[in-house]
Amino acid sequence: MSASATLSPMLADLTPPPPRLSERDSLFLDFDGTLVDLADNPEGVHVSPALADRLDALAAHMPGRLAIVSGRSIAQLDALFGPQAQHFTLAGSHGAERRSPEDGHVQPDTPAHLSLATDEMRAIAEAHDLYFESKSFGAGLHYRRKPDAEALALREASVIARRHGLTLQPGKMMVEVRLSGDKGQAIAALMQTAAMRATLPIFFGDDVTDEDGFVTAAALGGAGVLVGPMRETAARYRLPDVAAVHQWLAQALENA
Ligand SMILES: O=P(O)(O)OC[C@H]1O[C@H](O[C@H]2O[C@H](CO)[C@@H](O)[C@H](O)[C@H]2O)[C@H](O)[C@@H](O)[C@@H]1O
Repeated sequence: MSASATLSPMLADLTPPPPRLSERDSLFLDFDGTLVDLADNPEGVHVSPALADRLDALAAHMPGRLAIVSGRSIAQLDALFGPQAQHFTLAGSHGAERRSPEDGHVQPDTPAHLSLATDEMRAIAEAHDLYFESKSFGAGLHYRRKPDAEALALREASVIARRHGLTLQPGKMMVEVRLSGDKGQAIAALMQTAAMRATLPIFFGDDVTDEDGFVTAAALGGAGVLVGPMRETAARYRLPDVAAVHQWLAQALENA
């Protein structure tokens, strides 16, 4: 039985997006789970030269209109992509910061309570043998290698977020406390830049945090592309996995 046959009628499967980008489109791509497969910890992923070159070539066809939109910070994306990151528009830290050719790096001030919260998150990680991730505008506890610690991680992070007035951000086998913002807001802000204004946003993402981006993409006349198994979603299209995203990018480049 196919996966789609097991879904309720309300959750009819979505078709893949046509592998074509026109001058009227802007392309927004989530990173983890969309461009790269998930790994045991945040440092376990790397960007292959083939992927970086393909994105670079696509970006050359659509100047200022190819963006990576990630929960990772822009500093982390710079480290992962190397110098090629300068060729892409970026939104990092779940939309709290962004960088475009037009506006440069737009980022919030770092409040003092963020470093207190970061210290508390680190202490929880050390006490319970969880992987700690320090980010520019947040801090994460990863329990992928210790799934039984999920409830504890969520509970502790929630207490820390409340104490310091931060946003609690659950993710895939991780939980984060962070400054506010979301991917929908980031896409809406980037769509105001001269390169993207009057274009249609197409946003690829896998996580529930990407749903804000799907909603904004649709509201601005474009579409979301869910990467992964079918679920309730605001996306219009679906691709099954990261490999299918790479194939789609290759075809879109061929058709450009
Ligand atoms: O918005 P994204 O680009 O999808 O980033 C979301 C989070 O991704 C990273 O965590 C996830 O990927 C890790 C590496 O594969 C994996 O070990 C972890 O379990 C996943 O949750 C990243 O570490 C986070 O900072 C991002 O917020």
